Formats: sequence, C-alpha cells, structure tokens
Amino acid sequence: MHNSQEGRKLKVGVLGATGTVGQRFIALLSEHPYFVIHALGASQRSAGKPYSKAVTWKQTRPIPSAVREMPVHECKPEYFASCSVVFSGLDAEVAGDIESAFRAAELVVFSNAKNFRRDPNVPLIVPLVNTSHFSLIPQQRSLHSPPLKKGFIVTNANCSTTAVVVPLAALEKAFGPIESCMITTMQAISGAGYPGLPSLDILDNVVPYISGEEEKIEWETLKILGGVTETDEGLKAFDMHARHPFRISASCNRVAVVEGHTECVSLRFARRPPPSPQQVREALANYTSDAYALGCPSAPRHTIFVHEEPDRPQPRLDRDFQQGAGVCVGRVRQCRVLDIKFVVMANNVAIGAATSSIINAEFAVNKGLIT
Ligand SMILES: NC(=O)C1=CN([C@@H]2O[C@H](COP(=O)(O)OP(=O)(O)OC[C@H]3O[C@@H](n4cnc5c(N)ncnc54)[C@H](OP(=O)(O)O)[C@@H]3O)[C@@H](O)[C@H]2O)C=CC1
Ligand SMILES: N[C@@H](CC(=O)OP(=O)(O)O)C(=O)O
Repeated sequence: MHNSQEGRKLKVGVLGATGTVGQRFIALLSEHPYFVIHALGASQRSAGKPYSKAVTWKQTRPIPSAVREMPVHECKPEYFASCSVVFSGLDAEVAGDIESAFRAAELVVFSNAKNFRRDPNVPLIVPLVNTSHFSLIPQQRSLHSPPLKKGFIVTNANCSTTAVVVPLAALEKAFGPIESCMITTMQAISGAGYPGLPSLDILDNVVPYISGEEEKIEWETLKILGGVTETDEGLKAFDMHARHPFRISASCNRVAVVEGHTECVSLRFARRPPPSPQQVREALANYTSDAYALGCPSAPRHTIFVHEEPDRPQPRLDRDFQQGAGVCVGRVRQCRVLDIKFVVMANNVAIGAATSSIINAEFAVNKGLIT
C-alpha cells in the first residue's frame, strides 16, 4: 500500500468517539498501518474535555496513550478539516445531520449508523461481501448539490445483518440464488450501546424484541446481495428485478451475552437438488473476500471459520478469533422444512461495526478512492 510504504499515515477522525463503537475504533486505529487518529468528536457533554475524562472506557486494554489527552470536539467539520477519513460511531438520533454536513464539507465518512443505509446512492457495504458497491461513489458525488470532488458517505450494515449476510453470500456464490431464509437472532447487550439495558431487565432473561431490527435485517440483506445494476436512471444498488426472488424473515432476541451476536439460520436454495451439508461446509470454509485478496490489513484470513464441534460457535469462546474480524459458523446440517440450517456468530462491535468500517476504508484507500 502506497501510504504505509512512504511511511506517511493518513489522518483520521472518529465521531461518537466515546461510545461503544467509538471506543473500538480508537482501540483498532491506535495501531493501524495506514491511519493515525487526529481528531475526536462526541456530544456537547463531552466536548472540551480530554478524551480520558470524557469517556467511560470499557475496553480490556488501557486507553491508547496517543489519545488520552486528545481534546474531544463537537462534531463540526471544521475540527476535522485535515482528516482524510472520518469514522462515525454516532448515535442515529444525530448521525444523519452530522454526517451529511461532513460530506458537504468534502470529507469522506464511513458510518455505522442506520441513517443513510437506504439511500440509493450510498453504498451499504459489508466488506467481506460487496465491496463492488463502491462503484456508486461517483454517482453519489455527482448528484450532490453542488457536486462533490472528494466527499462521500459509505455505511456498513446492522450488526446482525453483517453476521448472516457473509455465509449467505458465500452460499449464493457457490450454489446460486437462495430462495428463502429464516433467521432467529440471540443478540448481545453491547448492541444496544452503553449503558444498554438495565441489568434487572436482561439478567436471567431473554427479551424477544429489538426495535426496528427485524426490518433492517430483512431489507439490508436484499440491498447487499442485490448487486449494483445499470438502469436507465443510472446505477442502482437495490434492483430486485435483477436478482432471483428472495424471501427472508428474521426474529430478533436480546440475550444476556456481553459481546457477539449468534443467529440460527435455515434456508432453501433455488437449485434442485440442493447441496449437501458437506458441500455447504466446504463452500463456507473456502469463501474468501475481495478485501483480503486486495491486502486490506484488517480483513480476516478466514472470512468464515467453520466449526466441526457440535457445540460451537459460542460467543464467549469465538468472538475474539481473528480480533473479531471474521464470522464463525457451526452446526451445518440438513433442515427437514427448508434445505440447510446452521448457526453463525459474529462480534457485533468488531466485524458488526468498527472493523467493517475500517476494512471498507482500507479498501477505498487501496482502490485510490481516498487521496
Ligand atoms: N453497538 C453495536 O454493536 C453497533 C452499533 N451500531 C450503530 O453505531 C452507532 C453507535 O452505537 P454505539 O457505540 O453502540 O452507541 P453509544 O450510545 O455507545 O455511543 C453513541 C455516541 O454518540 C455520541 N453522541 C450522542 N449524542 C450526540 C450528539 N448530540 N452530538 C454528537 N455526538 C453525540 C455519544 O457521545 P457522548 O458520550 O458525548 O454522549 C457517543 O460517543 C449507532 O448508530 C448504532 O446504531 C451499528 C452496529 C453495531
Ligand atoms: N440494533 C443492534 C445494533 C445497532 O445499533 O444496529 P443499527 O446500527 O442497525 O441501529 C443491536 O441492538 O444489536
């Protein structure tokens, strides 16, 4: 990669730097080969304080020394003007307006928030699946008023979508379209940010409802797997006519796990006869991402790690494998109603959030989209 070879790292900013996702950004970026943390942003409650005083640090390692005394700013573009990339872990209540203002100021934003995921000109990219959607960037810039030269927004997906869409993409690549898919999630508390649910609500309990989550999984999966097609009105990232019909239904639950979303997936392929469980296992284990092939340093070597043990994956045992950058699958077996069923587990704060944004940014740098 040109920048690291030259020994010059790109300056980056982190919005929502004090939050659950923001802290993971800080931890991952503090020793990154391409990027160096240059500016931090959070709410007015935190602005003006040194980072160590503004944050309730919940990572297992200490606050990196380079950011301990760094001032936290309000999320205004002027404080981030010299950043080549801005990572956003902002609360969705405020992410829309702030990220929009940053883009208008010709800044490049990689966001975790849901606000722009449905925008037809904003790529929704799970970097282990659909980096081809970066092709929407020139259209996004040209349709902005006034047209942009450098600025753009890329979002990553909801953390539960991210976990499931990786094996789904691998299976579609190997065996053709999936026709229907049923998903039941068991989602970690950290998915709700800090401090999350009160302990008296979640300990000794399962909460069978996460607001808006089921719709996001169902919709985002289709946008991500739908490809980008050329239409009379330009490029389109969600043209359902361009793909085989795909019926998908999700049921979401919050469980008393700190980190790592586990999902039970059952699916039916369009192709008859369907592949066997062993063929599915092999296809999952052999799947590799374009991001890894391109040398993105945070992309995992094993995009999907397939467990043979009957009681894996488990969030406590598997969430830190490859620094949480891949997904773990297990219990691949025949389904008597659809074709195949399996369990997938992914670290919601790593590949489900901060790591995805970082791999997306690495990919964009390697492709020359960021200068
Ligand atoms: N946690 C997860 O597993 C995942 C989260 N996401 C998404 O990522 C985003 C961040 O989530 P998470 O880290 O969990 O959330 P947190 O609640 O832990 O953090 C929210 C961050 O937003 C900042 N913020 C809040 N209000 C404002 C404001 N008015 N102006 C500027 N900054 C503000 C907070 O700053 P302050 O400390 O000053 O209040 C804090 O830094 C959300 O959009 C979430 O939906 C996506 C995938 C997974
Ligand atoms: N809602 C997810 C995390 C999240 O914030 O998702 P989204 O970015 O799609 O709102 C969870 O609770 O686990």
